[in-house]
Amino acid sequence: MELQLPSFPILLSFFLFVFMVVNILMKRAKISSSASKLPPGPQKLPFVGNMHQLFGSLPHHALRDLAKEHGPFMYLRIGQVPTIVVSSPEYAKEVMRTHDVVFASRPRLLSSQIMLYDCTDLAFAPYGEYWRQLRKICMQELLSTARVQSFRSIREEEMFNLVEWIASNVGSAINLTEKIQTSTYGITSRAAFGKKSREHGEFISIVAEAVELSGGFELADLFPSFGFLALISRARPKLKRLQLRAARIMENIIKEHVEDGEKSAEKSGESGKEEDLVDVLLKFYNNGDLGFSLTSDNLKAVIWDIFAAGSETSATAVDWAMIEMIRNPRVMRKAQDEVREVFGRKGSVDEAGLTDMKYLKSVVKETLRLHPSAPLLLPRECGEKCEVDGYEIPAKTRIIVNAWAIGRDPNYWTEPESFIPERFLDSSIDFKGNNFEYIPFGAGRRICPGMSFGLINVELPLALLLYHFDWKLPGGMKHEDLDMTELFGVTVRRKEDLHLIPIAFDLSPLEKSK
Ligand code: HEM
Repeated sequence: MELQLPSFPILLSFFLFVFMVVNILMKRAKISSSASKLPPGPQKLPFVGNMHQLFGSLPHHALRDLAKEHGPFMYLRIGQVPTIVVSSPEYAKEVMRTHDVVFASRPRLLSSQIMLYDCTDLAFAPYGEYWRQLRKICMQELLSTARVQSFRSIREEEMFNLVEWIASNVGSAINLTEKIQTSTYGITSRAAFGKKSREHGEFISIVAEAVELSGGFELADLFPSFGFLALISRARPKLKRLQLRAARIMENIIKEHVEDGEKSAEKSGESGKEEDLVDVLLKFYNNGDLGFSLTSDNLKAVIWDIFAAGSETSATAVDWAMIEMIRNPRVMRKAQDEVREVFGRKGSVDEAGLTDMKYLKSVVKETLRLHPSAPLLLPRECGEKCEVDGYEIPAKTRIIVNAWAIGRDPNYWTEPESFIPERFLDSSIDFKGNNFEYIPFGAGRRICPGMSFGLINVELPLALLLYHFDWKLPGGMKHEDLDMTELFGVTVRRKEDLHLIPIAFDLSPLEKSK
């Protein structure tokens, strides 16, 4: 009997069918064997466009909503990027203390590659020897308590100018957001460069634009294996242009410092002027003697960090504090009473008085709880395969810590959505990264090195604004009408600028200091 072989199309269909079944079975096996190890969460978050379309709302809000469904240690795949979102103090502690070394790196984002000279600043440098050396310089030389103290007269002078300007506008509506920003950038600029650069205004606007482009959810960042996306990204030419403009300004600043240094060397002596941050950095410029040398690109990356991280964060915090106090007149009155009592008793308005202002300090803490300047901190990256709470975290997984959601966790905070500075009055909770329910400056190895510089730049302007003036909203606007919509970037500020009418309370210290 002759055996009849099936025809070619039938054979092909059969093999295809077998291939598909085997494939499906293998995939299921793969998923089930790894799913039991990976934390729970929607396995894939389809990427459909820009960040707002991706999340449907602001990322820190949307990620909190997702975490309510999937838990505080949630696994997402955003585009191609495996991502863990941490939304509870317990898991924050796992990531930033127990396994801090493993999670101490940063992902290489398109914006930091372009703006920060291939991530050679401090904030986006990968964890390793270069970062360690730079961090040491920052902690010991650039942002030490003594250095921050040495800029006291700069702060007081800039603040005096701000108050004087407001005093000349009492009774009229002013854009307080803008003025606070200019003054804060003024302080950082003078501390970093010795003076405001000629292009001060331009530098501020470059930073503001770059911050908006640096949210970390750029298409190219979410599909890293498609290298061409980085080349065709719409953000790329914008970032390139910003980088060139910023480079020109920073090169001028460096050049002036080098020339000044040469002139004072020629006179073989001290220049007599207070050392600024660029002077300190220049000691490491192409200088092997100190065991660590910085190129001119490295210098620019670090200068950018200080100027951007140092100003935007503090200015945003002052803005949120003023908005919350306008919305909560009881808090505003109590803070004013304290500030007026302390400064009134001292007979002058100065930085030393701030230590006595317990309530004002609680206002600042409460502001940073509800409005951490960087609600998702800065992204981290898992350096090597690691196990957390029985879950396996593969190397290169991106870690997002939702500090904003943690600061509003009802398991830790009563009335978490309300602005109640009193909660900090008799509490030992501080900013230093030991209380994982409160991490506006982050925690662990990557904790913000500019904390004391930042805090003084928030407390001093607030004390002065509250001491010298009463404040009201323009055009009969009620505080309930204030639009609290946020604008997302590396830092999150309010979408609308704050316009207020200052009413003079006591301007006599201004007269005395003239
Ligand atoms: C209210 C003011 C400030 C707030 C709320 C703030 C917040 C933060 C946060 C959340 C981080 C990320 C921490 C982490 O990943 O765990 C950070 C890092 C950083 N901050 Fe600040 N910051 C402030 C002021 C400053 C100032 C004044 C400077 C410098 C002049 C500064 C320089 C930096 C740098 C360089 C990093 C990166 C550190 C690293 O990766 O090693 N910050 N900051």
